[in-house]
Amino acid sequence: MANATPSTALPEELAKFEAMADSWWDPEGKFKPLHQFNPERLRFIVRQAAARFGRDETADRPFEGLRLLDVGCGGGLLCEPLARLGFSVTGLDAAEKNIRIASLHAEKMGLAIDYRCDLVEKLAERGEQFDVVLTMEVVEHVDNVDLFLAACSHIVAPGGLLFGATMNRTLKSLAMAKIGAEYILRWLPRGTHDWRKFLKPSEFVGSLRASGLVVDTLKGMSFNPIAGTWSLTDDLSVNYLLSASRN
Ligand SMILES: C[S@@+](CC[C@H](N)C(=O)[O-])C[C@H]1O[C@@H](n2cnc3c(N)ncnc32)[C@H](O)[C@@H]1O
Ligand SMILES: [Mg+2]
Repeated sequence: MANATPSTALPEELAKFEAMADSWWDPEGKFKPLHQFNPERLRFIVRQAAARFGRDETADRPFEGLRLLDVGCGGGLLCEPLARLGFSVTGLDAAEKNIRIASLHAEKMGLAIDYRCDLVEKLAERGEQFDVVLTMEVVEHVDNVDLFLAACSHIVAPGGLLFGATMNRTLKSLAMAKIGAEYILRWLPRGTHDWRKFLKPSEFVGSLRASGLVVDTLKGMSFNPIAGTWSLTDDLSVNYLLSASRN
């Protein structure tokens, strides 16, 4: 049989992102929510990584010498600030156009980021390893999510960290992240998300554990409509993020 190995790429999902790719770096555009929660999720990543690797997060480039892979990097909203903090960054996305936009933007910013259009399961097959692996707001867009998370986990080097983020599958997330964000607030184009593909924290954690990772931190992220900012909370019912480690 051709195609005996399942892939994590869903062609219709990739087409959606390619159609929006020109707006990756527009803070008021179709990716506005990602721009809005970028500072808070970056602080989370920096804090956990500094603690794990014994780095001083107030230093200029605290993460010099560490390799980071951003799986499903899109336009590179996380790759760029993390490269500035000293990580040697590889950005991976299954959509060709995202990689083109991300590469052009990094070049304009004078940042050396290794962008690749590839699949994480291929990197895992080749035995590549990274000190830090991110997969933020991606799992709800992939096929074969267990295979995807297993591949993400296997490329975490011993002693390394994985960060993940997605949306929970609850009635509240159906009301807020799907109907609210797409139909009422119009934060996202209609059809951006399929609520059935949202992942419960127990499912996310279970998948990582099955691949030998230990989940260290699990936090919710909530929007404050008055301040217009996102912050970490203990409420996991809509958006959440986690960090896990390989010991
Ligand atoms: C919502 S965006 C998140 C972008 C980025 N991680 C961020 O949070 O700013 C989801 C990204 O995942 C990518 N993607 C979807 N399926 C993928 C797969 N199987 N492997 C790698 N990337 C994938 C899409 O092309 C898109 O760029
Ligand atoms: Mg999403």
